[in-house]
This record gives sequence, structure tokens and C-alpha cells, in this order.
Amino acid sequence: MIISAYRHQFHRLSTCASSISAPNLYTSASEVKRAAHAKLDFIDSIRPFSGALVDSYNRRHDYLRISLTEKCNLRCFYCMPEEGIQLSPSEKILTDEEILRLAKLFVQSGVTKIRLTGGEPTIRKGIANIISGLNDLRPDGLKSIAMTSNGLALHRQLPNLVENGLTHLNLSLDTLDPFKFEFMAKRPGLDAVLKTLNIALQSPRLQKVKLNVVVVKGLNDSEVPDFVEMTRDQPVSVRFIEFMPFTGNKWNKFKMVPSSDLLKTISERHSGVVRISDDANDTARSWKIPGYRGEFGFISSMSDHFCSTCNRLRITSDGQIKVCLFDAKEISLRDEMRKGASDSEILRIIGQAVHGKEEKHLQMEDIDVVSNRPMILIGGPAIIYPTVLSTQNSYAFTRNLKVRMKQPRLIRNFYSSAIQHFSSLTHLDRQGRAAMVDVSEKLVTKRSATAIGRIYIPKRAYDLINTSYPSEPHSINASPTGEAETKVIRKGDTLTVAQLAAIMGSKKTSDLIPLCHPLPLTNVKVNLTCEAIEQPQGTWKYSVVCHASVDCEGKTGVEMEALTAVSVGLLTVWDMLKAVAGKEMIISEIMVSKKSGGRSGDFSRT
Ligand SMILES: Nc1nc2c(ncn2[C@@H]2O[C@H](COP(=O)(O)OP(=O)(O)OP(=O)(O)O)[C@@H](O)[C@H]2O)c(=O)[nH]1
Ligand SMILES: C[S@@+](CC[C@H](N)C(=O)[O-])C[C@H]1O[C@@H](n2cnc3c(N)ncnc32)[C@H](O)[C@@H]1O
Ligand code: SF4
Ligand code: SF4
Repeated sequence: MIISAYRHQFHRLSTCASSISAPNLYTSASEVKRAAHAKLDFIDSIRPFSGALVDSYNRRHDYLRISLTEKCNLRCFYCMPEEGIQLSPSEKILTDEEILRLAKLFVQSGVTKIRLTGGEPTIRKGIANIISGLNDLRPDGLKSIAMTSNGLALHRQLPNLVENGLTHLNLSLDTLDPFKFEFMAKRPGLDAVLKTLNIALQSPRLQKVKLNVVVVKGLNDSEVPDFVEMTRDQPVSVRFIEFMPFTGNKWNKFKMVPSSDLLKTISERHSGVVRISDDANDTARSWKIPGYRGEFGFISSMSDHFCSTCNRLRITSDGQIKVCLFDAKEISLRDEMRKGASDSEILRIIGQAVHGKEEKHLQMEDIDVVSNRPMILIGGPAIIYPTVLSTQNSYAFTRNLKVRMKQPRLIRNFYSSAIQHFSSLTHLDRQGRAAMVDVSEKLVTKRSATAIGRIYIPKRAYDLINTSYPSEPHSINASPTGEAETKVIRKGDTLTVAQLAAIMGSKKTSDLIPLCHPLPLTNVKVNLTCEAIEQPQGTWKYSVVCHASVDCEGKTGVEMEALTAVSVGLLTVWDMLKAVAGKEMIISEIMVSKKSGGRSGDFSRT
């Protein structure tokens, strides 16, 4: 309390220093400011830092990111599916008061920097009031009120937000080409973002303005030199970000450009590029071209992560604490607040989450197979832990927590990978038991899937079905009288029967596969074709290929229906040919070749 009051006074002294006449003791306003800062640093050094924000690797978490909304006015392909996402009902989103209560608790526990993010934070009504409420936490120790925004709807609001206390702005902009902008963000808007950037750069009260550029190979990597050129005349810090994987964002490691490659390209153009210092917990490693006003840097989350200095915690817009960007585990602070938990109870829960934080995220090779909320922190979380205040399960959780904290690393890693497996196997619950996915809350959207598969058959069977009237007819039930004309296996017979069977099979999927939902299919198309494939040795393999495309308007995807159609179709070919082909046939290569719709995004096998 006393420290807080001192801090407040010194803070006022510091910020007013340039506008007041210097008191007798000091000879200039800058000396007043310097002295005030020295006092502030002293107060910081004796200010207690809550153990709840220190993890088992001794990392102090003094940076809190708060997501204000799940909504966004853009659809950057690496972040959000084009059709948007299933939004949480508004009553599940934290209110302004809940956000400010949590912010205060974190600040009083040691947080000095809060970044507002989203979704797109600027589209939250009342953002100015939230910033103003955060500004009131300065006496408690809050130093930076930052925001990351796409800048699309910010140019009009920005002066007011700065007036209310915003100190730092990071703007996201991936391209300087208006057409590419629309291609990447699925909406036009380059001019509006550039306008915001100009206003931000002219705002004296905003400390460093940063530009975030997510670099995607073959898409915008050629523009890296143009972004570097922006730093010639503008005091902007451009950060090139490695494309990161989140559930359904079409990540693949070949689309990611390692920062080291970019630095090489830039150094080839500018021989005097120099490394400049960063703050201890910065995500970016920064560089500068001598004489240029701005600087550039690299956020290498994938190729060279910075987890050892991680000081970040996140609160999602629906009030979950998330201790690591790549960790699917979340605990609801919202629920505890709404159940009436006191500040100290909430802090205890925060402490549990923080102590369970892993040392680092997985290696790049593994990370894309782990399911995680997308960057915008939306959709159903993969795992929500019960808190110690709630149900019986909480005991198991506390016990696990102890194991995680006390046991050697090997066990921790095993435990964490088990959790990650559970989180990616959607038909298992947290205990590993079979469970149907609850889709009641999901939106109905158009879903399509195509599957293919093949059955290898011997040449004699192939010849029978590849021509309507084979030269040497084989009868299905070879009769001693040889009524070849009626008993011959014809292409029409086999492939038509298999086609109908496949269509019927897809409609029966939910009867055959235990945890599949019954879906109202709107279209099933099946096509079977004969295909002879020449082998390198000059021999031939003979096959029937089955393609099945299934559409539906539903809450869940139709790939199981397409796969079932293909499987049943090929089994029917087997059944039709078994009299002549026996057991030589092989069914193989059944796979999904295309999929669209739903949160996991589009997929196409090339
Ligand atoms: N691995 C990892 N990357 C992060 C994290 N937070 C942000 N990033 C990366 O940093 C990029 C820019 O994020 P911003 O919202 O601008 O935040 P920031 O880099 O923390 O901002 P500063 O406070 O200015 O350093 C994101 O696109 C991510 O690539 C994090 O907690 N972990
Ligand atoms: C999720 S956005 C939220 C704030 C705001 N809507 C914006 O775009 O600035 C925060 C930052 O994450 C970055 N981001 C989103 N998805 C990413 C991904 N897959 N890889 C790397 N960065 C990503 C964005 O470019 C942006 O700079
Ligand atoms: S990166 Fe930001 S602007 Fe782009 S879709 Fe995600 S939340 Fe929206
Ligand atoms: S991946 Fe997790 S531990 Fe690593 S820097 Fe990001 S939030 Fe921190």
C-alpha cells in the first residue's frame, strides 16, 4: 500500500518532468526524470513478486496478454478459417469488470506489462474504458499498456486510446501489395492499415511502434526487402515472424522461412547490418542498418525458440488462463470468479497453472500434430483442467501437479506427451475413454469430403470388367451348359453394383463406426474406373479405383462417410470378382483426398 502510494507519486513526477519547471534541487527536467526513474527502479527492486507467477523453471511472469474478443474483421489464412469461427456465446466472454479485476490481481502480484490482443481487440466495444481502467493500475506497478492490432479499424480510435493510456502498439501487416493483402486476409484494407501506421508513428506518446510481418514462403517472402526499406525513414520496428502451426491453419514446415535465411538475404543487400540489443524477455532479435531511423528483427518461434526467457501468461477472452501459447491446457478463471472466489483463491489457481508450465514447446517436427486453439484463442479448448476449488477431479489434478513438479524431467515429458495425445484424439476423453464429440454448440456449415481407394485384381478379372463383352467370357457361376451371354461378368454389373453399394454404405456410416454422428447427407457421388499401371520392370498391375465425394450441411465433417463409401465400394468389387480372382486381390491406398468446410480448414492431398 505504502509502496503503491510512493510509486504513484514518483510516476507522476516522472511523467510530468518534461512539462513542469525543475524544482530547486535539480538543474533540468531530464534530471528530475532520471531521479524519478531511479526511485521507481528502487521501489521495483523491493516490491514483492508473488510466487504464484514464478514457474518451476524459475521464470518470473511479469507480462500478461489479455484477449479482448474472439471476433475479427479480417480472415488471415494462417490464423482464422475464411468462414469465420464458432463464437462463444457473449455471456461466456469476460466482462470489462472481470478483465480489470484479473488485471489488478496480476499487477499486484508482479505483472508490469499488459498487452491487449484478440481476435481483433479494436472491435471490442468499451476498449477505451478498459485501457483507462488499466491506466489506473499504474500506481500498483503497471508500466506498459500495449496492444496488438491489425490496424484496419484503428485510425479513428487511436488518438483516444493513446489519450486513455495506451503506451505501445504492434500493428500486423504482411504485405504492401493491396491484392496480396486481400488474398492473405480475405478482405481488402491495405490503405486503412497504412493510415493507422502513419498516425501511430506521429503519436509522440506512443513508445516504439512495431510492425508484425508473418512470412510465408512463396507468398510474401519476396517483400522482405521492401519492409526493411520502410525502416530507412520511419522510426518503426519491423519484425519478421516465422509462420507457426495452430489447429487447422494449413501450416507445413516448407511454408515457413527460417529467420536465418531472411537475415542472409537482407545482409546480401546491406553489407553493414548490425545486431542491436534487445530486452531480456523480447521475442525478437533485432538488427539495424546504420543510418536508418528504424530497425528490423526476427521472431523465430519455430527455428530458435525463446522459451527459456519466457515471461508471458495469457487470458483468453472467455477467461481461461493459458500458460503457454503451444500448450492446450487451460483453466477457467472466469468460472471461479463467477462462483464467488476471492482474490487469494484465484491467485492460488493461477499459481497451479503457472507451476505446471512446461520448459519449452515441442520441436518443430512434432508441433503440428498437437491440437491447440488457434492463435486467436478461440473455439473449444482442447483440455480444460478442473480447478482445485471445484469437483472431485480436482484432487487428481493437484496430485498430477505434484508429480509434474517433483518428478524427473523424463516423467514430466511422458506426462505431457500423454496429455498431448489425449488432446489430439478427439474420441477419447481426459481419462482416455471412448466419447462422442459434443457438436451441439457447433455451427451448421457446408462440408465436403472426397476419398479414394484402389483394389488390385488379377489380369483375368480386369479383362472381364474392363470391356463389356470380353473375348473369353467368364461366368459368375460357371454352369456346365455355359450360358455365357447371361452369366458373364460385365463391367456394368460389377461397377454399377459397387457404385450403389458405396452410396448406401456412406449413408450407413454412423451405424457402422461407433462414435460417428448420423449426418444428413445432401449428395453422394461415386465413380469406379479400371486402371492398368505399368511397372518399372515393364510388367502391369491391374486395378479398380473408387472415388467418393460426399456433401452435407452439418456440424461435423463427412470424411468418414467418404471413406466408408470407398471401402464398401471396393469390398463389393471383391465380392463380385471373388469367383474368378480368388484371394489374389488386395484392397489398398484408401485415403481422404480432399476436404472442405469446418474449423480445421480445407485440405487437399497433392
Ligand atoms: N512462442 C511464442 N511466440 C509468441 C508469444 N507471444 C507472441 N509470440 C510471437 O510474437 C508474434 C508477435 O506477437 P505480438 O502480439 O506482437 O507480441 P510480442 O512480440 O510479445 O510483443 P512485444 O511485447 O512488443 O515483444 C506472434 O505472432 C508470435 O509469433 C508467445 O508467448 N510464445
Ligand atoms: C492473433 S493476432 C491478434 C491481434 C490482431 N488481430 C492482429 O492481427 O494483430 C496477434 C499476432 O499473431 C500473429 N499470428 C497469427 N497467427 C499466426 C501464425 N500462424 N504464425 C505466426 N504468427 C501468427 C498475427 O500476425 C499477429 O501479429
Ligand atoms: S491475425 Fe489478427 S487480424 Fe488476422 S485473422 Fe487473426 S486475429 Fe484477425
Ligand atoms: S512457446 Fe510457450 S514457453 Fe515458449 S515462449 Fe511461447 S509461451 Fe513461452
